[in-house]
Amino acid sequence: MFGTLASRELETARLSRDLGLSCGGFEDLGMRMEGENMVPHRGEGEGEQVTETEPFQQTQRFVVGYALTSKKKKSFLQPKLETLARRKGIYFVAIDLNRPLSEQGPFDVVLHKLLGKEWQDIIEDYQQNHPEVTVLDPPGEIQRIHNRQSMLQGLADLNLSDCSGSIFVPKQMVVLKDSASSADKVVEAGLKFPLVAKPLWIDGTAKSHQLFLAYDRFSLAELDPPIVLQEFVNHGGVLFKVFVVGDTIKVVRRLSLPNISNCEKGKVDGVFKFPRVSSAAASADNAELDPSVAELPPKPFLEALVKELRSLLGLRLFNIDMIREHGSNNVFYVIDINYFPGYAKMPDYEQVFVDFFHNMAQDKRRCK
Ligand SMILES: O=P(O)(O)O[C@@H]1[C@@H](OP(=O)(O)O)[C@H](OP(=O)(O)O)[C@H](O)[C@H](OP(=O)(O)O)[C@H]1OP(=O)(O)O
Ligand SMILES: Nc1ncnc2c1ncn2[C@@H]1O[C@H](COP(=O)(O)OP(=O)(O)O)[C@@H](O)[C@H]1O
Ligand SMILES: [Mg+2]
Ligand SMILES: [Mg+2]
Repeated sequence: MFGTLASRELETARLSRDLGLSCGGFEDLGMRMEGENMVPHRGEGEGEQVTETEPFQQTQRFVVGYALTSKKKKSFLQPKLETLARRKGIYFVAIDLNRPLSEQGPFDVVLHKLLGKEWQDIIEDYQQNHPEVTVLDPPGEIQRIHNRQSMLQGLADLNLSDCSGSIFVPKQMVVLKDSASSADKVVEAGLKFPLVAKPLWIDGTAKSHQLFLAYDRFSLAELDPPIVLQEFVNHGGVLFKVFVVGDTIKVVRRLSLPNISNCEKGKVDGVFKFPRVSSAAASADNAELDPSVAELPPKPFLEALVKELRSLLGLRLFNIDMIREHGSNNVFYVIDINYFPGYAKMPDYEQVFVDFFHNMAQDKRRCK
């Protein structure tokens, strides 16, 4: 038993190196919608350079008020983003949380990721009084994905316009209290061990990302509800993080947990803590991967999925964690959705966001 745990910890420590995607195929996924057409997002020097005659540049500022944690501000609001944005007349202005929001601005956009009911009330009230301001994103919709049960609701029923892949969510159930007595319910619900135990609520703390693997029904008593118990899906140790910024989609590969063999399922019992594999730092070491595991999800499939998700979730800034069932022909499972995730880890995120706000500014001017 101890031998298994030690080797598993070693293995996961090795695996928690991230798998960056500097390989060519990934760049191909930088894209956005123009009308019905998918077009590459435009970068500086690709026909969208700012000229002296651009009217928006000369006469109008587009102001993005932001309310972010200091950690998020540091990772997201980097000098390169601010510089590129300024060239397009886009300015980021900090919202002062000690002053009424309605006395600040004027803002064209409010960009926010803060927790708590008080902030939710402030931003909802502000949106009601300032319908002309785009709030990214509506707090009610964000709240829905802070609960790991409601987060995945509706996903398995999506009607996708592309059939090059299919989408599922792992079988799961919620345990609100007394995890010891949940064992019978787990069996009744037909859930198969091992199960991933995830804190039900995502509240920005490290604890809400502390996950466990439970190999047998007796080990469930060791878990601390409220939790979600989710079937572990073998996926070859590779996870796809699909970043969404409005109409733009970018996907990166990360190392994840290795497959669990039937032999291991039979021999191992107990509960194991596992490291936060999905948010590890980038590394480009993908040489040893089996191509059938590492191959990115088909582009048309991702486009169709994200289109549906944007409308189901009512969000514009999010990412999804997706895994491909091992040995399957593009059978994917969505296991996690994150609001305003670590975009700094998305290649070229600065240009993607500048384009996103620039398009918004142009749409706003057109509507005037
Ligand atoms: O801190 P980062 O940059 O790793 O970003 C976290 C995300 O990592 P990712 O970008 O998906 O690799 C992270 O994604 P995962 O849950 O690790 O898949 C969350 O979005 C996290 O926010 P929260 O704690 O759920 O509110 C994100 O944390 P915040 O930056 O929002 O605090
Ligand atoms: N059902 C599952 N099957 C296999 N691996 C999983 C499953 N759920 C989570 N994982 C692994 O655990 C990691 C963290 O789980 P996730 O649901 O993304 O939580 P978090 O919000 O903390 O990132 C995933 O990135 C993946 O590596
Ligand atoms: Mg995750
Ligand atoms: Mg998450």
